[in-house]
Parts: sequence; structure tokens; C-alpha cells
Amino acid sequence: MTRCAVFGTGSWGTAFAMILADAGCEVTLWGRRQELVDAINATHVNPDYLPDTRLAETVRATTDPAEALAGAEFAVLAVPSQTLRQNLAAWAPLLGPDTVLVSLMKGIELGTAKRMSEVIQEVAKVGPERVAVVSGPNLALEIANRQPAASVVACTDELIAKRLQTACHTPYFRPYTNTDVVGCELGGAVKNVIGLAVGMADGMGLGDNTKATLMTRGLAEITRLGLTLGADPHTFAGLAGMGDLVATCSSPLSRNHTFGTNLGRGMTVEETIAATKQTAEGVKSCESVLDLARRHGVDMPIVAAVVDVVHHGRPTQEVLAGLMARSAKPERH
Ligand SMILES: NC(=O)c1ccc[n+]([C@@H]2O[C@H](COP(=O)([O-])OP(=O)(O)OC[C@H]3O[C@@H](n4cnc5c(N)ncnc54)[C@H](O)[C@@H]3O)[C@@H](O)[C@H]2O)c1
Ligand SMILES: O=P(O)(O)OC[C@H](O)CO
Repeated sequence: MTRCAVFGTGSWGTAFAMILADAGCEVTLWGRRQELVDAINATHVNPDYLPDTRLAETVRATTDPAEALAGAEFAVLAVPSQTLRQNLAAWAPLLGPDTVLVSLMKGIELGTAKRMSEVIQEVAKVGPERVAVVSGPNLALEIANRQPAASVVACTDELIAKRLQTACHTPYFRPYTNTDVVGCELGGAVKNVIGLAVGMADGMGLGDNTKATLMTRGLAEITRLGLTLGADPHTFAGLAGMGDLVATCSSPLSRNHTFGTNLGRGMTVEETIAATKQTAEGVKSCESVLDLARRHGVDMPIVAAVVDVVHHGRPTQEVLAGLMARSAKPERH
């Protein structure tokens, strides 16, 4: 039986633990809080994040990272992106020599502008072939209800990607392999920022033309950044690109979309943060994505507009008018 450790008892960590267990793996879920870990072990339910989802009995929870990692073939990381470096520094010495690290996270690190797989390689001192990424249109609540969805498991080592694919393939979760880690990670991180922009348009009462425009031009920004960083353009037409963008930008379940909607309705950033109980990665990552783009001379006007609203307090109306007033240019630019 494949043993997996999953770090993070939030919505996606718990739902992914469910997937792995349903696919036949033995899973240990690491969480920070003893009460939550005890509740999961006693009831096979995570009452704080997925109260309506029953987990297989092969999912056990612990607060001890060494216990979680004992014999683990895969160490799955599902904590907020900006906390990864500090958390992983404590877990890295406990990793087995062949444990593959799997990132579920969709963010870019503030300050360094690094992707999560880059942070993992640096902190755990492993090569790229020991790091995999799972990314796609995967709203945790839908998957927790075992509704059909597909995803991408990416690793530069295709054999590792195939092993992970087998480990998480269930009747309701269909993973495809890809070797383009850079493209999958950028698709996941930047769609959160575009999801904020589309949410703002929704909150402002704007219609489908505006939202389709933001999504399509958002995908153009993602692709432009990805191509500059060596990604495969096909990735952005796939599940980790357009697929995830569509899910996030259309769904009221998306925390990023909801955050943007609240801003578009006129709530302040502080009010919106106070009303947001779970991780909306785009709120912090919009700044690091823009930083990454600027380091590489890539123009990302929608991302810059989101940063203006979220971090510089500019009104959504004014920022949208600014986007529309940009100089005319060919579409493929
Ligand atoms: N929820 C989804 O639908 C979904 C889907 C795909 C990918 N993701 C990505 O997965 C990652 C995790 O998201 P989530 O939805 O599970 O978030 P969440 O907010 O539901 O849960 C985050 C978890 O991390 C824990 N946590 C918070 N701060 C921490 C810290 N400093 N150290 C250790 N643990 C900490 C929380 O207690 C919680 O258990 C994010 O990068 C997100 O973009 C989420
Ligand atoms: O709720 P969000 O906005 O973090 O989006 C969740 C997933 O990334 C969708 O694939």
C-alpha cells in the first residue's frame, strides 16, 4: 500500500487526503491543532473545513510530522504558500531519501518571487525530479462531494508523475501527467489573481462580456509570463491553464473570486480580509506575480490593476477605466 503524508488539514489538504485514500493509499494527515486531529481520528470527518465529508478509515491524523512522514512515498504540501518555507524547514530533516514532495499550493513567494517547487527544492535540498505539482480545476468542496473532476500531476521526471497519477486516480478524480512544472504552477498561481479581477467585475454588476474579456486577456498574461519562463504553451490551453481559470473565475466557491466580488461591491480590503476565513492566495500573490513579471520584463496589466486595488487602495471603477484606456494594439501581443 502506498503511504502518503499530507501536510495541512484545510479544505484542499483534507480533500486530497480523501482522494489518496479512496485511490487505495494509506494516508497520514498532519495538522497543527490537537483538537482537530483528535476530531478527525474519532469521527473520520474534518469538522472545521469539510463537515459533510466522510474520510476513509485509512486516513489518520497527527500533529507529529515525523509520524506523518514515517515510510511515506509522497509528502503532499497543502499549507498557505507564504508559510511553506518556514514550515518545510522543520519537516525537511524528517524526509526519507526517496520521498517525493508534492505541492498542492497555488502561490508565488513574496520577496523572492519563487514558485512553490523552487522553494521546496531550495529548503529540502532536493533536485527537480523529487518535486511534483498537482494543479487543475479542483474546487475542494466539489471534490469533497466526490463530483467528477480532472487535474494535472506535473513532474520533470515522467515516471514519478505516473506513480503519483496512479496514487491519486479515483472514479471521480482523473489526473493527467505533464512534465511542464513551470507552466502548471504559473497557471495555478496567476489564475487566482485573474479570479480576483473577475470577481471585482461581478461585484460591480458587470456582465459576461467584461468577465470573458478579463479571463481571455488574463490567459494572455499568464501565457506571456509562462513563455518567458520556459513553460510549454500547450499547458495554458489545458486543465492547469484555461481549465483552472474557468473554474475559479466562474464559481462562487472560489475564495479568490469571492474576495474580488466583495471588493467590487464596495467592501474595503480590511473588511474583506476579515470576512475571509480560508486562504485566498491571490491577495498576497498578486504582488509576487507582478514582481516576477517585472523581473523578467513581462507586461501584466490586469495583475497590476489587481495590485492597485488590493494593495494601493485604488477604486475598482478607476482601475477598470485605466485598463480600457490603454493604447490600442494587435491581439497577439
Ligand atoms: N481549497 C481549494 O479548493 C484548493 C484547490 C486547489 C488548490 N488549493 C491550494 O491549496 C493550498 C491550501 O489551500 P486550502 O484551500 O487547503 O487552504 P485553507 O485555508 O482551507 O487551509 C489552510 C490550512 O493551512 C493551515 N495553516 C494556516 N497557516 C499556517 C501556518 N502558518 N503553518 C501551518 N499551517 C498553517 C490552516 O490551519 C489550514 O489547515 C493553497 O495554496 C490553495 O491555493 C486550494
Ligand atoms: O478557492 P480558490 O479561489 O482558492 O480556488 C480553488 C482552486 O484553486 C480551484 O481550482
